[in-house]
Amino acid sequence: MNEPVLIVKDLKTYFDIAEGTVKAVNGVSFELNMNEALGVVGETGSGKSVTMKSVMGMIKKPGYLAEGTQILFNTDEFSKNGEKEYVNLAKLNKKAFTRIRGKHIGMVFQDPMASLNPMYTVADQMIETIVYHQDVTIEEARKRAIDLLTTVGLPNAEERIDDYPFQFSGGQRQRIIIAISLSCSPEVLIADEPTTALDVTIQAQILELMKDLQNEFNTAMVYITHDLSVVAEIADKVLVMYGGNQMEMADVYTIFDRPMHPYTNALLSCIPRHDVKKDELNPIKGQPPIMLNPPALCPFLPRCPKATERCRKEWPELVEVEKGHFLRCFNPYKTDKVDSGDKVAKTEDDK
Ligand SMILES: Nc1ncnc2c1ncn2[C@@H]1O[C@H](COP(=O)(O)OP(=O)(O)OP(=O)(O)O)[C@@H](O)[C@H]1O
Repeated sequence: MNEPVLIVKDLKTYFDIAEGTVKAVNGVSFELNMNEALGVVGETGSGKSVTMKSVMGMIKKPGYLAEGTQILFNTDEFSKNGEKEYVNLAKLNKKAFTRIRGKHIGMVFQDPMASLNPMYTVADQMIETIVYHQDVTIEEARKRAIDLLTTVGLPNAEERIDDYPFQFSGGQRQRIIIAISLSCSPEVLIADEPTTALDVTIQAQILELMKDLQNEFNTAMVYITHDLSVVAEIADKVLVMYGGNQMEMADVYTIFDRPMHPYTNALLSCIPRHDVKKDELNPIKGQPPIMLNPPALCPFLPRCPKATERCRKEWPELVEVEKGHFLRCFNPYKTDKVDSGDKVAKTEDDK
């Protein structure tokens, strides 16, 4: 049976600071199957990175996961009988997390230099990771490292593995990070804007590489980006975030062809699309929300063209409006395929 490898339920990540509580992530839920790619999109500050750092157990004080958060990861790492079981990563201690991070959940971040130690050769860093997590000799680890570097398209890997990070270009360094992140064959790969620091041609190559490797290694992937065209390339399903909240989630075709949330619509109208004729692009009017002590109302309310009286009074829950299509909105755009009337809470206009 194809059980989801990762189930995130009502993730809430808060930071208590002197001025109050920053609700950086305030209710995100999703499931991820093997070989599935989830794209997470939203403007800057919408909580994309904090969501994924939460999954990776990387939230430091004054940050914390609020009560009720569940991050269920399907793994045999801690089981006594070798069977897979769901472990709630939200409750895992730091030491136990080191058996998950890097081994079962790999990461690729925006700046490859920040993830590599400039003092050590690539061989040192790759071999260390492989030997730490796997029962192999140094010779076997070195061979595996060379194979992986070749797989990610690093020419002359056998010689170059003994070079230091500064001896590589930005694109090559990102390939090395991808090789390291795949070195333990993780079930889940989390990529946070991995191509942003690279120039456009290299961006396209790295994106292509990640797509190929995901298929080859049968990895589930979470790909964070503010770029919807990247999402269209890589994602099977899309989670749209705004102000720390999950606004909408659906398969990639639904999000692009018949988005229901006013924010998703606004995001889409900001990008040029060859399949939609438009004279000009519409930037989203207004300012992004402040997440310090936010009111219990939809964060998009001040910028929303479809806001009603009800939006000014009540918190919209996340509702599954059709199979696999989740929405947090009282007054969405309706599409002919979804009879949202029953499932989306009725608006003032409807009543
Ligand atoms: N250590 C912290 N203390 C207080 N607030 C924090 C902390 N870390 C993150 N935040 C807040 O959490 C919110 C979400 O940040 P996050 O980095 O997840 O956004 P993002 O969507 O990934 O943005 P970007 O695309 O710019 O990376 C922001 O308002 C940020 O200020």
